[in-house]
Amino acid sequence: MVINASLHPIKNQASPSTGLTWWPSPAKLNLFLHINGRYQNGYHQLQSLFQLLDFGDKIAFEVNASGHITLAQSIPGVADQDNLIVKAAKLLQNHVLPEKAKNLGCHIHLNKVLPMGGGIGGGSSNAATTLVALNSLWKLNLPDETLAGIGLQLGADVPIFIFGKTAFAEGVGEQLQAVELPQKYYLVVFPDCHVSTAEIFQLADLPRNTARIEFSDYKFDNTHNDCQEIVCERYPNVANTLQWLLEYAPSRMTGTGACVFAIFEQQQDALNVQAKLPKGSTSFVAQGRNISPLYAEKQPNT
Ligand SMILES: C[C@@](CO)(OP(=O)(O)O)[C@H](O)COP(=O)(O)OP(=O)(O)OC[C@H]1O[C@@H](n2ccc(N)nc2=O)[C@H](O)[C@@H]1O
Ligand SMILES: Nc1ncnc2c1ncn2[C@@H]1O[C@H](COP(=O)(O)OP(=O)(O)O)[C@@H](O)[C@H]1O
Repeated sequence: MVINASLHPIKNQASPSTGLTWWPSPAKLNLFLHINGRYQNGYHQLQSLFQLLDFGDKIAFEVNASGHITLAQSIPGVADQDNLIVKAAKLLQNHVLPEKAKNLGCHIHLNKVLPMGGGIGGGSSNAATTLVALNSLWKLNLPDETLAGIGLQLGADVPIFIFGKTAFAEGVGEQLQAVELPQKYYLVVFPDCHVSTAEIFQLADLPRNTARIEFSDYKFDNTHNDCQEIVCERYPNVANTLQWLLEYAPSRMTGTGACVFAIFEQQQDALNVQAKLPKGSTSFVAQGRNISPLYAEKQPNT
């Protein structure tokens, strides 16, 4: 299955049929992921290169004064109260005075295309888009640093999507330095299995001692993903998909999996390889973006 969800065509535009304004919620790739050590709280000390993509989910927000957060569509397998969109909206409500929060409500529509548990940050991106959009629509005027701090409570990957720029990341992924990368094309393949981030980080034999690098020394070829080998050992679908892609282009797993990506200079080359994927594969072709589609144009309703 080829997923079609480029964020260009309807970016920040009200749909004539529904009147809803859709906010982009883009995916990311980890072009590399090095584990340098572990903090006392068990979290891993990372270095990574977050590449934002022009591709992802879309979310629309109908604000009201009910004080309630409701979803127009549930995600199968995710209870509404566990949905990161709902959690983000509630954390934002809790951040303002109770007197004001009781009048901040929203009915939220989600157009979900990104595979979950894929290492492409869909849930974190949904949370970030919710924080950015509701901060604007509820006229809270909180600075991005405050939104990133709220987002970090939901996941280590939320701050990058609020930051909104392709970035070299350190710490648990919250120390971000914007970088300009050539805007290449990526064929991203979902190997039809879900990898739990928590599961991979708990494994005793996960490598955790890669030497720190300076970003000025970065080249794709002199970096790697410390989770890739251990995930490939446990998930043959990931190993097979990666092996397949490597026949065509430089390729790697993103995050803690399961998605793998191959890098191309030309969109057509990526599309040609996508057309050769085994029948039934789930995939998309996206372009790397230095600025998130969430910020690429003037935001609506501000
Ligand atoms: C490692 C990355 C790279 O992008 O993997 P992906 O999830 O994208 O695959 C992310 O930073 C993940 O971020 P996110 O998916 O938001 O993770 P969280 O919900 O914060 O954490 C899930 C679990 O992973 C572990 N964890 C997460 C991040 C980290 N730096 N060290 C950890 O040990 C913790 O056990 C935590 O309970
Ligand atoms: N709005 C959401 N979108 C995606 N996943 C969500 C959402 N809300 C909660 N989740 C949960 O978060 C988990 C991680 O999702 P996701 O961020 O897509 O994966 P990853 O961290 O591997 O990139 C999912 O398996 C799902 O249970």
